Amino acid sequence: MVFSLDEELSNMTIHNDDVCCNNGIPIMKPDNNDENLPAFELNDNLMTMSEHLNAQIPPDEKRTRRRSSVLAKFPVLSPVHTRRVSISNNSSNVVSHLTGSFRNATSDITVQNENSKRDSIVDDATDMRPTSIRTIQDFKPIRVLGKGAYGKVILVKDKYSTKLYAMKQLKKAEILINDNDKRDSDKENIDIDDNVEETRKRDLDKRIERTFAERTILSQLEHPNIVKLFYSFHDQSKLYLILQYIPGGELFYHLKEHGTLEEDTVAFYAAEVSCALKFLHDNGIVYRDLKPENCLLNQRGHLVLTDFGLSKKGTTDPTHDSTSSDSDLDKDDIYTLHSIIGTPEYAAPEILQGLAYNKNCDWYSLGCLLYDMLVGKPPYTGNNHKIILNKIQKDKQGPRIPYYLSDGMKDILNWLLKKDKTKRWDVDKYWKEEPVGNQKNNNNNKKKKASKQRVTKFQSHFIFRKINWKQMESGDLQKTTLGPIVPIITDWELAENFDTEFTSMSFEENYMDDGIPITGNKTDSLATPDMFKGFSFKASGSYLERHF
Ligand SMILES: Nc1ncnc2c1ncn2[C@@H]1O[C@H](COP(=O)(O)OP(=O)(O)OP(=O)(O)O)[C@@H](O)[C@H]1O
Repeated sequence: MVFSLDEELSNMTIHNDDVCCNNGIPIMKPDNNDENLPAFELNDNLMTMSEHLNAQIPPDEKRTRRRSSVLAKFPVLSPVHTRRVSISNNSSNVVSHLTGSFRNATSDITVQNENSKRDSIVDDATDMRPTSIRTIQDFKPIRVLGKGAYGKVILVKDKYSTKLYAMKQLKKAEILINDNDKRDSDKENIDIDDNVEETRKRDLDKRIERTFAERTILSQLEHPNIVKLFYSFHDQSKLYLILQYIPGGELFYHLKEHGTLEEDTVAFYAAEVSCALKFLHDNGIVYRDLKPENCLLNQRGHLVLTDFGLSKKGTTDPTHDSTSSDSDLDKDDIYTLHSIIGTPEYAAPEILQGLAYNKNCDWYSLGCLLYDMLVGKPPYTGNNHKIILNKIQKDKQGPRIPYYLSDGMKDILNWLLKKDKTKRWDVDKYWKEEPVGNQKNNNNNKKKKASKQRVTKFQSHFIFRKINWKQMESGDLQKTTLGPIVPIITDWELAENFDTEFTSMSFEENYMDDGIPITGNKTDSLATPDMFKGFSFKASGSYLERHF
C-alpha cells in the first residue's frame, strides 16, 4: 500500500520566528515566559523534548493524586497528569433535544458478531431463577482498582468459577441525593421558586437515566476496544456492574510514567480509540467522556474504552420523516444534544458553551487526547470550565501546537481541534475509502472542499500509515500483535498497573475484615427499589464463553 501526505499537509509551512502554517493552526514556539510549557533548545530531538517536559514538572506535582470524577461539579486541576473531572451540569441546558435522522441506526443496535441481539436483559421483578441473577455474595473482593463519582471499582473473584472481574459499584444514595446538583439547581432557580421542585425532579431523573444508560449501552455492544459487561444487579444500597477486568491499567497511568509518548505509539492508540468511537457512533451512541483515565490497556497492550456513565444513546425523533428527501438534512447527525457534560479539558467548545452538539464532539476530544499524549497535557487547562472556554475563545487560531511534532501530527491535531464544529473533520463521514462503485456524494464533497472542510479519509491519514485497519476493526490484531506498551503483569490479582492510592484502599463500608459483604446500611431508606427496577442483567452463555 502506498501512502502519501495529504494535500493540506504539503501546504504547511513553519516559520522560524513564530508559529504558523497556512491552514491556520499556530505552531507553538519555545517561549521562556510561557507559564504552561518549558523552554526547549531548537536542536533537541523529540525524546529530549519529553525529558524536558518531565524535568520541568516538579516531582510533587507529578505525584499529586488526582480527584476522581464527580458529576455536577466543574473543578479542573491544572497540574499535568492530574486526573480530570467529569462534569454533568443539570442546568437549564439539561434537556436533551433529539432531532435528526438515522432513525434505524439508533433504534436497533446491532452487534459485531453472531446474533443480532447480544443478550437478553433480565428484569429482577420477573425472573427469579437462582442462576439468572448474581449477587454481591458471589464475589470475593481482592483490591480496589479505582474510584469514581458514585463509588469504587473493585477487583473481585467469582467464588464459583474463580474468574476475575472488575466490579463497579454505584451508591444509590449518591445518585438519589446529590448536593451539588441541588446547589446548582437552587442557584439556577433562585428567581423561579415554583420550578425548584420540578428542576430537582428532572435532575434526579437525569441521574437515574444515566445510571441505566451505562448498563444498557454496555449490555448491547460487543467490540474489541470496548469493555465487556457480564452481569449487573443491585441490592438495597448499591448498583453493581460486573465488567471484564482489564489488567493493564489506565492509559493515564502509563502516560504519567512516560511523560509523553512517541508518535507511532500515539497513532496506534488514536486508531484503536477511533475504531471504538466510530462503532459507537454507528450505533447511535455519543461517548462524551474521552480522556486518558477512561482508556485502559489490556494484557496485550491494546486499548479498551471504559466508563460509559456519560454516554448517550439517541432515540428516534418522532417528528422526523425518514422518507424526506430534504437535501439539507445531515443524515449523519444522529441527534443533537445540549447537556453540559464530560471533562472540561477534553470537552468540545460547543459543549462548554452550552450550545447544541452531536457525535462530532467525540472527535474534538480525540484531538485533546492526542495532544495530551504528545505534549503531556491537554491543549487547554484551567481551574474551571469557564477558564478553559475563555482560553479556547481567545485563541483565534486554535491551540498552540509544538513545533517539534511531525507535520502529520500537526495536521491531524489541526483538523480534530477545530473549535467550529462545522469545520472540524467529520470523521464519521470521511472514515475510510469506499470500494470503487460504492462512492457517492462527489458533488457534495466538492462543495465541502470549497468551504474548507476536510474531505480526505481518516483511515488514510499519513499518521496511520502503519495501521492495519482491517485487522484492528475485526479484533484479529489483538490476537496476533502486541500493543506498543505491554503492561508488566506478574500476577493478575496484584493489579500492578493501577495506582497504589487505589490498590491500597480499604473496601470500607462494603466488606467486613474477612471479605464478607455487608448488605444494608444507613442509606437504605433512601433507596427506593422501584427506581432501579430492571437494572439486573446477565450476559448470554455464548457471550460469557466467548470472552473467557
Ligand atoms: N473494567 C475495568 N478493569 C479494570 N479497571 C477498571 C475497569 N473499569 C474501571 N476501572 C478502573 O476504575 C476507575 C474508575 O472507573 P469508572 O471511570 O468507570 O468510574 P466512574 O465512577 O464512572 O468514574 P468517573 O466518576 O471518573 O467518571 C477507572 O478509571 C479504572 O482505573
